[in-house]
Amino acid sequence: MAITPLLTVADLTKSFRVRGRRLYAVRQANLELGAGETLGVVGESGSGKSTLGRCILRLLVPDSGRVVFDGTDLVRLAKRDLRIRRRDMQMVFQDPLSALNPRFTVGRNVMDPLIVHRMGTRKEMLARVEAMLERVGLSRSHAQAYPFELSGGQQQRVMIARALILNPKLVVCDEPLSALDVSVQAQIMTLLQELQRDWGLSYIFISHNLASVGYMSTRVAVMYLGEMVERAAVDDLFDRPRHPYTRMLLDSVLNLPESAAARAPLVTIPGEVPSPLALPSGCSFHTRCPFAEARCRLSRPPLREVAPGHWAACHLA
Ligand SMILES: Nc1ncnc2c1ncn2[C@@H]1O[C@H](COP(=O)(O)OP(=O)(O)OP(=O)(O)O)[C@@H](O)[C@H]1O
Repeated sequence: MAITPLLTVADLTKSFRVRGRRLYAVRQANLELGAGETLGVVGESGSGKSTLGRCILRLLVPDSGRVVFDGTDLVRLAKRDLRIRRRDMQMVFQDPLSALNPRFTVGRNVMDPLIVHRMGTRKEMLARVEAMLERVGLSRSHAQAYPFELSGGQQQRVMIARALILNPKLVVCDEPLSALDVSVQAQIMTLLQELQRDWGLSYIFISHNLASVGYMSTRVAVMYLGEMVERAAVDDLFDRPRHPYTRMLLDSVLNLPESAAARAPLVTIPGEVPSPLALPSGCSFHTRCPFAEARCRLSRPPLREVAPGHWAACHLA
């Protein structure tokens, strides 16, 4: 019997109006996420990862497509009902300091979602906040501190505590490590994994760091110019990449000395990313692809299943 996924994204497209033209940030994205699973989303800067994450949480309204979360299509949900569903879906941002309110103490920042959703008396809320601070590796006394008084790693722990205080089912982690030192990155990854194991959380883990995506994810989706070009189980994708773009991304990291690869392998490959305002014809990767043929310039390859559970959008896959 097929298990119903917690999240299904179908044909999701989001564009912005930029200087009188349409910029397609995400084009017809599809994905599924099961309970307790982590889907890594990787790609170069500007490939549409954050826009996809924000559309999933309906912080942005997509142009078209469906985001079915726990049986409900969020795209069509009225604002009032959306507010209730939001309890189950949270986001951890790249820069905790700008996501937290600097005028509030850590305790008040973590308590904020409880206040918004009227979850008990002040005393009950404070008890929950203190227990959560301890759960994420801080102490109760951190509740009285202000965010700027904490280290980067501690601030990210506060952000995680705030995201988890309402017991969500899904957490979108948008570059949660990129502002942190390598040793602290490892601690935060371990914490996220422990919390996932204990509470059965599902993560969408957005990063341009292939090493951390490989470490955190069950499955991985690779994005290029707003398009999902490959999706597969993590080992399958790393061992047998089918899309030339994924192959080049992996090569670019493998060619770095190990220390540099661990630090922040901002995935980049040779050649310039075309402007999203003037997308190439056919396959959008053909301008940088060493294997491009005539048909790659003419027709856009659909994302198709090239091996069981392994999808790639390439004529040559
Ligand atoms: N509010 C907006 N208005 C106009 N264009 C936008 C807006 N948000 C994103 N974009 C554009 O959409 C595209 C995708 O951006 P997005 O931030 O989703 O990519 P990303 O992969 O998360 O990149 P990064 O890793 O740099 O955050 C980019 O070309 C970006 O400039």
